[in-house]
Amino acid sequence: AAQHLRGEKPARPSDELVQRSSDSVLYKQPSAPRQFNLNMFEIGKPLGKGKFGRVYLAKERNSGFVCALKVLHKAELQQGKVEKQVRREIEIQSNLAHPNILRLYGHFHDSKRIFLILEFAGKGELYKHLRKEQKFPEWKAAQYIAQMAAALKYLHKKHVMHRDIKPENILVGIHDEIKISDFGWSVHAPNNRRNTMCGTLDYLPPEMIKPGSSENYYDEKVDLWSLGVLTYEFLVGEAPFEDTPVMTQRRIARGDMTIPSFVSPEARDLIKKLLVLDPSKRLPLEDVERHSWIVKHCVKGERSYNRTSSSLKS
Ligand SMILES: CCc1cccc(CC)c1NC(=O)n1cc2c(c1)/C(=N\C(=O)c1ccc(N3CCN(C)CC3)cc1)N=N2
Repeated sequence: AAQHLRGEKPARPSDELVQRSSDSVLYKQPSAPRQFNLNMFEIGKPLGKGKFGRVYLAKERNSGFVCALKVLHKAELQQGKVEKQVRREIEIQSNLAHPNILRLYGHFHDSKRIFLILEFAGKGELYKHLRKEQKFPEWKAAQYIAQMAAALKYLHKKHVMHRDIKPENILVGIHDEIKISDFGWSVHAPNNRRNTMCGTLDYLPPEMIKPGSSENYYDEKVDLWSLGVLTYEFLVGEAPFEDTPVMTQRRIARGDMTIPSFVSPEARDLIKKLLVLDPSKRLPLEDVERHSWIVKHCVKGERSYNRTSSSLKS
């Protein structure tokens, strides 16, 4: 499937892609060109596809560096009227470096396509893990939320806000760390994602859906609301205001949600402190990170580190 990209013989199956170097290779070597082109990469298996693009496993030939190559077709971006947004996202993403934000190492284009050189997230889409497991155990949800809070703190410090942090835009690395992989323009094919309407609505805070409030007003406190929605969805398996689009809007505007009794009191406390209608009253990220539910599951002690399901049962 990938060789049509290069119009050449398929890579030999024995060509297993090995990570011989850290991402510093792409930057540190003085001779490393800042200019990339398709011939520099050996294309591996397709990893996924979205409305505006496909992503392939790829290896940078001379360093052996493994990455993910995302291919966007200019014509489709034009049709979708998202080129400017893509340029802005590339500009923002290229300047971010955080373990819980998917790296964009570089980009290049040919006459028809734009190529993004992205960090490879070895465990794929968080959305699929959540659907498969239905919901996450509290210790796993707390670790993921702690990582999201750290990523959001980093983004807010750089005055980047409102990353579209629904599960569809989060990938999982090989050490089970999560990575905001937020290219807002790319909407996945409807069959393997919530359809656009619901997905978008579920995570929007009241200040963005209330009629009359200027839609494009939002400050970084919208992320605190979305973090609350994400916490709820990790623990319950569905979003707190999930309903028909009209009802979802109404329930968000009223903060009308119920937290099932199986959710622990600490987790319930955090959710209620994030899903607050008044943005100024939402729990700041510093307080999220030291919230009792997070500390209980993410304390650096070896107990929570080498936690396995067997020890959980004991
Ligand atoms: C073009 C695709 C797209 C459209 C829209 C939004 C997004 C971001 C989520 C994306 N993906 C994107 O940009 N992506 C950037 C990426 C990326 C996607 C990725 N990995 C994977 O997609 C992936 C999928 C499955 C996988 N396996 C599944 C089966 N398991 C047994 C073994 C592991 C392992 C990795 N690494 N960097």
